[in-house]
Amino acid sequence: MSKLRVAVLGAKGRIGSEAVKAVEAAEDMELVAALGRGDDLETLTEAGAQVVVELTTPASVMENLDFCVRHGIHAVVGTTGWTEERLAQLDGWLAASPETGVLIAPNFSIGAVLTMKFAQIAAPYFESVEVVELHHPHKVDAPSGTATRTAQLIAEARSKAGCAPQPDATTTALDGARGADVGGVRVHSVRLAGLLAHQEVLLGGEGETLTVRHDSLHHSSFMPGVLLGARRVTTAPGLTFGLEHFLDLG
Ligand SMILES: NC(=O)C1=CN([C@@H]2O[C@H](COP(=O)(O)OP(=O)(O)OC[C@H]3O[C@@H](n4cnc5c(N)ncnc54)[C@H](O)[C@@H]3O)[C@@H](O)[C@H]2O)C=CC1
Ligand SMILES: O=C(O)C1=N[C@H](C(=O)O)C[C@H](O)C1
Repeated sequence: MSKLRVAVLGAKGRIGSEAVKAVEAAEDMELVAALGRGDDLETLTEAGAQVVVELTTPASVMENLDFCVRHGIHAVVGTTGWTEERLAQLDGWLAASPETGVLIAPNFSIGAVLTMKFAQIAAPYFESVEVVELHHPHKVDAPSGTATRTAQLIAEARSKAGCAPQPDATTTALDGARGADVGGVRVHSVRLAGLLAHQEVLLGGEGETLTVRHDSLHHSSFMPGVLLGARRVTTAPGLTFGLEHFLDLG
């Protein structure tokens, strides 16, 4: 059987360099291009890439995806910075290239995907839910894509269940003291040397708390998800948001 022809964008970055190694080591894949900032995207078509793994920056991702979708190259995207406007723009590009698939995965690690699922299940059963994400200090965005998605899923689950707004008597606070508000869910971002990527979802109710915590201790934690995404995206036309859809978690 022929190997899947995969290219990595952001190949010299923290996660991109790990993805290059993972694709090279995968028996069913061939790494056909490894591009960094300033490299010519035409290399992707010249190399016959079938799937691009996009691990660059929020400032670069849209231009790269525009190119990929226009050329019918499937994409697996880990880069953050997704807004409703960006998703709508991408949907428009995909409508014009209906056979192309794009997976956007706020987090490729299986544990993080499960954390989001567990939080979504637990959220309606507690009065209070807050998210704390903790990352290395080189990260350019806050809150993390994972925390934003987690908070959105929590907010959706609580709204669907008809939950009351969370109790919070704060009337005076320093700017930022209560974190960011994502759909009514507070999200706190810690940046600390020595960390990689971590998240806690804190849930509180009458006389009890539940904490759901996940720790990525090495960039290798993201690689099974990257490879799974590359294998599945070729048969999933259109936009898939979240690796859970390829894990049959719903
Ligand atoms: N979804 C997930 O599981 C994960 C997502 N990420 C996300 O991936 C992104 C990258 O993270 P890091 O590797 O930590 O950042 P990084 O800064 O180490 O790497 C980004 C790389 O992309 C390169 N780059 C920038 N523009 C480019 C372009 N137009 N074409 C090709 N390369 C370009 C940069 O020169 C740099 O080498 C961030 O948005 C981060 O949040 C990171 C880890 C896991
Ligand atoms: O920048 C990172 O490192 C990470 N980014 C992603 C995010 O913003 O959620 C995924 C993971 O947390 C690592």
